Amino acid sequence: MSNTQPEQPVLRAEALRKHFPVRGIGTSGVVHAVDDVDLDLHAGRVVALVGESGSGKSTIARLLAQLMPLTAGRIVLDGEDATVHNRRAFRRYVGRVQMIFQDPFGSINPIHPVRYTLTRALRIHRGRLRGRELEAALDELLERVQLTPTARYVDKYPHELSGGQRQRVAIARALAANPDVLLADEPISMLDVSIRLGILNLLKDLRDRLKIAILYITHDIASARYFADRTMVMYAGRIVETGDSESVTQDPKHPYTQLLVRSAPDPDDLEARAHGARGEAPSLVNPPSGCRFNPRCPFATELCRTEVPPLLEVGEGRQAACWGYSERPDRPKVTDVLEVLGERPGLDTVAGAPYSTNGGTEAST
Ligand SMILES: Nc1ncnc2c1ncn2[C@@H]1O[C@H](COP(=O)(O)OP(=O)(O)OP(=O)(O)O)[C@@H](O)[C@H]1O
Repeated sequence: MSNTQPEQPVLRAEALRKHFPVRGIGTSGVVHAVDDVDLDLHAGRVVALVGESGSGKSTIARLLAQLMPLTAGRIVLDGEDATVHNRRAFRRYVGRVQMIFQDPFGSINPIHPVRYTLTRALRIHRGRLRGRELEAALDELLERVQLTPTARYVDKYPHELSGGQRQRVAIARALAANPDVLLADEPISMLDVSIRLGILNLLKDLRDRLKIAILYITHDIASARYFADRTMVMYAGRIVETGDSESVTQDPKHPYTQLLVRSAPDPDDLEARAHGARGEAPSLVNPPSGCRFNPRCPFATELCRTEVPPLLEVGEGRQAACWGYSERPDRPKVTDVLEVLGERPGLDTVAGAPYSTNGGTEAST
């Protein structure tokens, strides 16, 4: 672990951009998957990145993991440019920044027992451990992810484990690096609802005890409220709102966040719920000009259709990229989407289970 000052982020992304070239028959263009995203991750804090399918969340995780090159922007680790340009730098980087994937079935090699998977990770990151030293390290990793008694799990094959247990092994493998940052891309969305809370509570424990900085990617804003200190809402490749999770989910400012909260728990169901079927998620090959949400926004004006709104202060530590919060005389009059679209289920209606903030039973695996 590094001695990062609390006010200095461990990992910082500056003006991240990723455009994917696409070629079809007779067409070519670029997918504007991520545009101008700034993001800070602090030791012992969780940031949730929330948005519907295709908004660019996974692309951000893969950029931060440096699994693919940036189109533009910079990645800064402990205040220093950490954009990797060669294999050695990448190896150093993955010793600090580890990723957990959505699918614990796909991310762990099915032909090897847990012992092999974890030993390999330990050897990559901590050198050639052997004998007692290796057994102690394996024990410690399994204990950290609460797979105890460890002897029951260490020689199991992935097919002998439940989805939740497999995700715990994937987390243990990430911990073998002693990382400062975990990038968790939808780590619970493929798991049975009954075991999701257990995995989130495990990640909370790692945040608190190991002071790991966590990026938690999800399309489920209720789980962001339960788990994350801060929440960033993404729409069509851009960040549209940021702030502490409680305020963002209880008093959303951006019309998109308002819709997301009202349509929780499944934002991908947003169109069906947003009465009037105000269009679909925009093409990212030809994104709408101005605010990318404008074709679906009940408040949009000419200003929204022509100029990209910057992230504006909308409260303490809170920002929203919506012209409605600007001083512009031609700004739209933003109220609450509920007033325009009618009553929808609010977050409170759905947040009680399984992400109750005051307790909730933890399933062990
Ligand atoms: N390798 C690629 N080549 C071309 N386009 C891509 C590539 N990877 C992602 N995209 C596009 O970039 C956009 C953002 O995708 P991304 O997977 O980051 O979204 P997401 O919010 O993580 O969605 P989901 O929740 O479904 O994973 C999508 O339009 C997607 O089709």
